[in-house]
Amino acid sequence: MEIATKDVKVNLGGTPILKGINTHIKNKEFVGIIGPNGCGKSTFLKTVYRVLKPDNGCIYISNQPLEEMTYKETAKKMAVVSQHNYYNFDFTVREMVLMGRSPYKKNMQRDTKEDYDIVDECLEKVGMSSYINRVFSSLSGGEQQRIILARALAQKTESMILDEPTNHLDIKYQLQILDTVKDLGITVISAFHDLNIAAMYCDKIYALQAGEVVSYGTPQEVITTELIRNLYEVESSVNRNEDGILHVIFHPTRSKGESR
Ligand SMILES: Nc1ncnc2c1ncn2[C@@H]1O[C@H](COP(=O)(O)OP(=O)(O)OP(=O)(O)O)[C@@H](O)[C@H]1O
Repeated sequence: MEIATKDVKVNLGGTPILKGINTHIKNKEFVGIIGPNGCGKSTFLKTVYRVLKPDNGCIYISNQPLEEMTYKETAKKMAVVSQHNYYNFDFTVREMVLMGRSPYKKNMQRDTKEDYDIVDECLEKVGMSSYINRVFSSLSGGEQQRIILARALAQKTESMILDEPTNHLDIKYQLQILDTVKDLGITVISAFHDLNIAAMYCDKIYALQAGEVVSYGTPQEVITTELIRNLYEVESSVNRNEDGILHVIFHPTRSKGESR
């Protein structure tokens, strides 16, 4: 499934936050969005997953304008894992993951055996089967994030939007979540702060700065010493290991000899 944005502009509180974003994410591509705090990554993703409405421009899913689709249709095509998951109700893990099936249901339609089987399968994929009867709000931040991924998996969509999905996770689960999503072989757009992780998973990367795309290409093309200096005002060395995997080493910001 392709996702494209054409000249997407978003103003928030009277300030232009996105200033005309053009993107083209091909079928089954894993695409990263990088850039400094406040550059507009979340705003862009929220616009793609319809929490925000663009003030200008259009978003297309497989050439169909998003605004022509119902929210239910969109939810059958696109699942979201974001970094903010606040729930005030005491849902169990099973109930949380079952919510992923709601786009496929009519009003008041009961859950089926297929729904329960999908919940079991998705919890197993994120290594959380034994938590099925726990109350969601009693889980740690990282455990909650894995349940939110299971809910997204239960939506059985052809694309997934990830807004810094590994925020709460230790390195094992960061890699597990991204491996799980990568193995789905679906279209993915994900915001990243960690450039090394972005380089490991992304086919293509868009770099944003102050609401504009300043670089686009493969991780090797985009993640360079110059770009890191321009975006983050940090000096770095960008190397490639013998497997061709790119890795960034950041240099201390204090000058040599400076006292701690
Ligand atoms: N409702 C709002 N009203 C005014 N400004 C807003 C609003 N929501 C977000 N912004 C501003 O829009 C800018 C972009 O925010 P956004 O969350 O998209 O950045 P980001 O790149 O995801 O940042 P981070 O890496 O810190 O998560 C920020 O300067 C933020 O303060």
